[in-house]
Amino acid sequence: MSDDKHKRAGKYSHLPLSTSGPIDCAVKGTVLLNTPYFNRGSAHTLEERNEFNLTGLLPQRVQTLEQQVARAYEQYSTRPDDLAKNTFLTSLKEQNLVLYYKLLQDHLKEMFSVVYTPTEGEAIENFSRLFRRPEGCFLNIEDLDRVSHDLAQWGRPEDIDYIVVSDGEEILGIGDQGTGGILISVAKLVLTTLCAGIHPNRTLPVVLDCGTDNEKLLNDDLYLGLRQKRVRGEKYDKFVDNFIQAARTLFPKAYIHFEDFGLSNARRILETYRPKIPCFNDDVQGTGCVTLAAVMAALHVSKQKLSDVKIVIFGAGTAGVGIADQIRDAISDEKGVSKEDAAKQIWLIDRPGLLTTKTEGLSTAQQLYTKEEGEWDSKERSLLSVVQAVQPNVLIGTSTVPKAFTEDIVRAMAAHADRPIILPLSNPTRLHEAVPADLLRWTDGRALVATGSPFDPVRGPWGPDGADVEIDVAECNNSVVFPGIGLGAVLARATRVTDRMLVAAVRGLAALSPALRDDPTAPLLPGVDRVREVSVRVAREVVRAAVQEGVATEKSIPDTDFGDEGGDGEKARELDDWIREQMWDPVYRPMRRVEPAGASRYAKAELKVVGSLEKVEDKEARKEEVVEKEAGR
Ligand SMILES: NC(=O)C1=CN([C@@H]2O[C@H](COP(=O)(O)OP(=O)(O)OC[C@H]3O[C@@H](n4cnc5c(N)ncnc54)[C@H](O)[C@@H]3O)[C@@H](O)[C@H]2O)C=CC1
Ligand SMILES: CC(=O)C(=O)O
Ligand SMILES: [Mg+2]
Repeated sequence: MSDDKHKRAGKYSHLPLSTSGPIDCAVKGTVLLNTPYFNRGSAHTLEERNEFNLTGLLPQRVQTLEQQVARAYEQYSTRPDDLAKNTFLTSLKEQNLVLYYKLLQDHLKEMFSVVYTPTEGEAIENFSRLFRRPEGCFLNIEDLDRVSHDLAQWGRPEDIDYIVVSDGEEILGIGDQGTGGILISVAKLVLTTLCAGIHPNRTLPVVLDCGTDNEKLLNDDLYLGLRQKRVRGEKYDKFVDNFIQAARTLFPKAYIHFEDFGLSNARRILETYRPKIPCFNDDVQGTGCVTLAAVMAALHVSKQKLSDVKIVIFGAGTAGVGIADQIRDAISDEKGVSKEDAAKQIWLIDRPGLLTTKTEGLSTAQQLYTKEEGEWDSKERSLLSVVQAVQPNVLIGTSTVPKAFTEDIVRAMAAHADRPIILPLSNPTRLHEAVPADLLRWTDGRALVATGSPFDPVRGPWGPDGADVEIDVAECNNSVVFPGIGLGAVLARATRVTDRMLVAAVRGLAALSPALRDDPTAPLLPGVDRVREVSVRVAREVVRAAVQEGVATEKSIPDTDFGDEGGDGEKARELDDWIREQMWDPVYRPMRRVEPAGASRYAKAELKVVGSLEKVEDKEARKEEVVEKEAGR
């Protein structure tokens, strides 16, 4: 599809974010080669070498992108472990963006877990030891008045479509990582480009450095962030607000994605800003959407309805309550009952056990799910007791407690549920509440399983007449859905991300579940090999919902007034083409030389190459440093 897009004269190539056609470039020589967005290394054609002053800077042989990928893969393969592979990929990204994304795209299944969870978690833990070059914007809570200035280093008003921001407090299940949290913003943005074609030069990773409560980091001389306890309260809120206001002023079109904020802040911040700006919390909403889609696919297999099942969620934090809310809203829609009534089908368990009306210190969001204390007077509130008493059909883990779903618990659940739906979602892999092989073994292959990090398929004697079968286990991670939601919101230039847009995203994702094929070994969610297809479908639904909700401001959106025709209708195809045209692909497009003066209207992009600019001493060369951004041409 993407090759076709670049060959044909795109019907939509006039679009502001169109990604077909030539790329204008106002830099040359070593500056160009040091700019990952332009550098093609050995793949620069002879014409480009002449035109952009590259002769003498490259070996003579001109290679194809495919040859470069083969070489890079060979180098990657010699790295001794996943963390070293992750570091290798980071340096490749700093050299040649197209090659980096093409390598990832061609080896997606193998490399996904290296650039994302679990290996990215390791890279984040080792941030201060592995640090080579800054990859995003570092804001300092002790410098509240400089927030706008520091953010402005990263581009001009039209430049940024997508910001991921983290305060580093609750990273990927490994807790407080302070300023190392920049790398979760970076990694989530890599996925937006890889999975949804968000333009890599139009994104901005940000970390809000508020200090850290991680003693190991505080005692580490090499730690690169503020070496002080986390600042909380009014000053923290002011910092977040300064960031939001500055981002809105500097990049008024940008969609803001919150990632891995701590429990006490994640939802509060989301609720403060959601009614005002296009923002999204991945741990609350992304996790809620992907998990609901997995549950819906599993219910298709178990031939049940959402309104008939009972759900236990173990770990009632940011992700757990986000999931509960998404499922509750879907039940309320399906049954036509209030949210309070729908919440009766969901039981939340946290450190004190089952959350009841007497449990102290609960947030408003958790309180909606509390059960009457009286009903539980004489009962144990442990996970096992709750499972025995409630007899749930669905069990979800977002607790970071490894092996919490014990054999006793799983067998107790399977005693009542024909097809127990069990989703251990805690990351990284070592913190999963159970591993798929155990869940399937304890339930004689009846469990419908999806996990937060990737697992290999499980073999067992669960086919007809005890034949061995291999069951594919879906990765139920917000990464399946947040890129498509972001793509839809960015392309629609949505002014808000509404509940209806999220419901639409779930519908789009659920429609692509392999489990709908009625193959008993199929995973509940589409795998990474289909990420782009998933993102287009999710984005399609999000754009349509944004239009229906009246929050879409982009003028070029094609007609979205069509039924749920599964992608076959002409209007649906047209909308999909409009989306695809604006998705960035890792291909070498023709380069067009523009003079720096003529390119002045593209000057807004110059700061994107700040890393390479620093290397240029020569004043004359500095004049050449104006770099075009293809979007906004
Ligand atoms: N698969 C996915 O897409 C996602 C997975 N996650 C994972 O979910 C986990 C939780 O993440 P967040 O919700 O952001 O963290 P959080 O800190 O907000 O929530 C964790 C909750 O588990 C509770 N908990 C801890 N120990 C417990 C115990 N022994 N018994 C019962 N409850 C216990 C905590 O009190 C807290 O309420 C992490 O491992 C994270 O990586 C988070 C977001 C998305
Ligand atoms: C997947 C994700 O967002 C998390 O574990 O925090
Ligand atoms: Mg997260």
